[in-house]
Amino acid sequence: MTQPAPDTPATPALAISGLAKTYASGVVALHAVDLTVARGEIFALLGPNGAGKTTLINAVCGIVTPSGGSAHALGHDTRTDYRSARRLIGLVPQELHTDAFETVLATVSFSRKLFGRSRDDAFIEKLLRDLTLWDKRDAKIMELSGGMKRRVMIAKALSHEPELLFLDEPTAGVDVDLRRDMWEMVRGLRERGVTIVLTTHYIEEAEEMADRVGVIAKGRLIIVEETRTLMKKLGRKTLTLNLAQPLGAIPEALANWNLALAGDGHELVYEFDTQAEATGVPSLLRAMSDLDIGFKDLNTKQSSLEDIFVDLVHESAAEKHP
Ligand SMILES: Nc1ncnc2c1ncn2[C@@H]1O[C@H](COP(=O)(O)OP(=O)(O)OP(=O)(O)O)[C@@H](O)[C@H]1O
Repeated sequence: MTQPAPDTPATPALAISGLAKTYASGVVALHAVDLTVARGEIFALLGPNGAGKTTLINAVCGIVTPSGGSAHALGHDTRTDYRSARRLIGLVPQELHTDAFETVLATVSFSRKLFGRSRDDAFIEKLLRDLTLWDKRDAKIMELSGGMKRRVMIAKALSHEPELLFLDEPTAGVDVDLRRDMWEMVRGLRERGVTIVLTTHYIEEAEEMADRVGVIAKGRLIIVEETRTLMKKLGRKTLTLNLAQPLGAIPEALANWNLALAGDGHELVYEFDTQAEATGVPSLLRAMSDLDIGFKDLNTKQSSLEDIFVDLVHESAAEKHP
């Protein structure tokens, strides 16, 4: 892929092309992933356990060596121009690993230096205050609670004022306060034009924060959509009616509704969009009553993230092998 010159406004924050990773064990964690994230965007990578989210982030940040393809951070090749790329990147990893014997202030100040930034005590103080770590600045990392350690990881990732921030499952296992602070921080960073790529299992998080969502499954980026569009898909519900008498086929008069028969004709299944102005449920029930189709019971089910994944995986498989 041809890259615009580094650090011009046209340069995407992140440009990934054919990025692949096969671990030594033979596990193919990433199959030639392509992805471009614009500057200032908040992009959520959504996917089930083991989908390849962490591998993708780690391959961009130089923690995992890709087996193929390339990644550019603000125009800098993350392999051939690693140092320039890495100093523009902040990473809050999923696992906490930081020097247990160092103090909070020392470890965060050191991180800034590590990425070539000149000392700025006022900046570090503000950062620690924003993350409610200032009172703990002289505490050793090992003396901190899990939540505080996570705050330290965030402070470290932001210490060198990165332009592209990766948050790997930022809210997994954190308390309500930290979750709220985290989102406030993300909003603040966005206002300053920082690009954010985060991974999550929670669709609500993506919905609230992200401009676009990428769904990753089995190492393939199977869909990249504006969050609004994906939420529309998520807004589907199914109504299942247990019929009094089985039907052999869907009557012609009900052709306007998106219906399917299940359970040997004993169940009529209607899939509808909960976000549409009219769901079509009352009119369907009226039409059934006109046709004398009775039902014994009914239930509704909201499509879950799991269903969406399954649907998307099937759709993408069908596109490839029609
Ligand atoms: N160091 C490793 N060696 C071998 N296989 C690995 C290694 N790290 C990850 N994997 C495998 O690669 C695949 C992708 O893992 P990855 O951690 O990237 O997924 P993930 O989407 O981040 O999952 P989670 O949501 O559980 O964090 C999985 O099958 C995992 O077992």
